[in-house]
Amino acid sequence: MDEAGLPTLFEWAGGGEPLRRMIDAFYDRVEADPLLSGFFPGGVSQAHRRHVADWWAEVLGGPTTYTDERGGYATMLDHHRGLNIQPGQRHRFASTMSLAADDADLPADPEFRAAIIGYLEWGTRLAMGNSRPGADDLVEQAPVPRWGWGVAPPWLG
Ligand code: HEM
Repeated sequence: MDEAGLPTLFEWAGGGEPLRRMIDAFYDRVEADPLLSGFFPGGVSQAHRRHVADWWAEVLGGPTTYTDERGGYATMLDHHRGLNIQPGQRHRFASTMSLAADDADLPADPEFRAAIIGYLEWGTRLAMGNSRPGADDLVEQAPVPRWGWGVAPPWLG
């Protein structure tokens, strides 16, 4: 538990397996999406899916595999440099993950989904900024973020 007395978002999601299902559903949609598929020529590899699922698990309060084995924030940053993500692509990315959470039967309570969408809105805007060609003002080192429930935690009685 990261927030006093509350399960982490990772625990609430049901652990790593449901998150991997969400990421798989997401990239299946991305591969068929005219706005997003061009980022992944040849399709989205199993390794990429696994790495991004590890990132999400860590952000939501689960195991720190991405930091321990993948190089953490700096590796994630490197992957977005120069991608030149446009606003319409950012929006499609975020809204597609919301659909993928439905595909994967993640908990659908408003509190959990609001927390996920909050992270997506934040993360995709950072990714878009980090992807500007030639950007020389990026935050180069930071911890992998840990996201929480924010202002709307679950009502546990
Ligand atoms: C919440 C927002 C986002 C998160 C959490 C995220 C997460 C990640 C992570 C962790 C990686 C590296 C995987 C590895 O270690 O192998 C990655 C790579 C990548 N991301 Fe994102 N990303 C986000 C937003 C975006 C957006 C908005 C786009 C494009 C529309 C995008 C496109 C890509 C691409 C193309 C790669 C692979 C680049 C390469 O292999 O060279 N990401 N992402």
